[in-house]
Amino acid sequence: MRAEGLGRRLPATGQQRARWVWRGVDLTLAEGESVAVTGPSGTGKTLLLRALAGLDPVDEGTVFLDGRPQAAWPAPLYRARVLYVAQRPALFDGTVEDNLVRPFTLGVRQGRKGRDRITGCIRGGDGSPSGWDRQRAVELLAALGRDAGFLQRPVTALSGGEAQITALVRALLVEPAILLLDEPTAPLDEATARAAEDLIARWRAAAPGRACLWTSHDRDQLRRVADREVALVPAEN
Ligand SMILES: Nc1ncnc2c1ncn2[C@@H]1O[C@H](COP(=O)(O)OP(=O)(O)OP(=O)(O)O)[C@@H](O)[C@H]1O
Repeated sequence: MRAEGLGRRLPATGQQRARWVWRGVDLTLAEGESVAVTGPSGTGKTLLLRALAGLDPVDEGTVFLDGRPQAAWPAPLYRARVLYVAQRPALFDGTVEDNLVRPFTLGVRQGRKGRDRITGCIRGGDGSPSGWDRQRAVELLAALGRDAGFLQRPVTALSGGEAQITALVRALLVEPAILLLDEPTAPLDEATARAAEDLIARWRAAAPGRACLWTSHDRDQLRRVADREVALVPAEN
């Protein structure tokens, strides 16, 4: 993934004039890399990761994936390949399992032999959404200290850490090419955070080319998980 000359401008509000958050951001995430994006609170790390994920607009510049501009990708396909894990997970009402199955009902999955394709909402022989692997979900949850019964928990009754576990497992099940991790372990206790780091490392090692961007205010964590660091510099206004 490559970003060239990215800029994000926030409109004027009652109290504040319109302003650039960042400008002229050039970033390359090579295949297989893990890169830390650093900067003090409010520098715009979240806005940058969301822009790279195609969830937020940019006002200048272009993001390329496999040499192709983001705008030229079908959005669902792009989002299955480049997946953003938010600081505050967005879950919808239902059980943990409902949330984990959801991406597999949206009609996008990765094709074999490196060729992506969009499918309809295919159902497997047992009537389940194609690509949904419940056993794999149970394994990932177990690695984060949760048993299979966790799948039936309503998300409204989850703690912040449990919601983040759900969001992380959901992201890993999709097996994206790129993970954009926005303080992904902030709500987790130390042991679970380390387990999450291990899972992400295993996801990266499981296929060539998988890469990730991390933000975190935990310098020790960034030293453990990132190959290099990119410091985000606020724009002059
Ligand atoms: N939707 C929005 N509308 C207006 N301003 C926003 C919006 N989202 C973020 N901002 C502002 O943009 C700036 C950058 O926010 P962002 O959340 O990207 O920072 P960050 O570097 O991720 O911070 P932190 O390290 O605290 O998570 C902040 O000043 C924030 O108030």
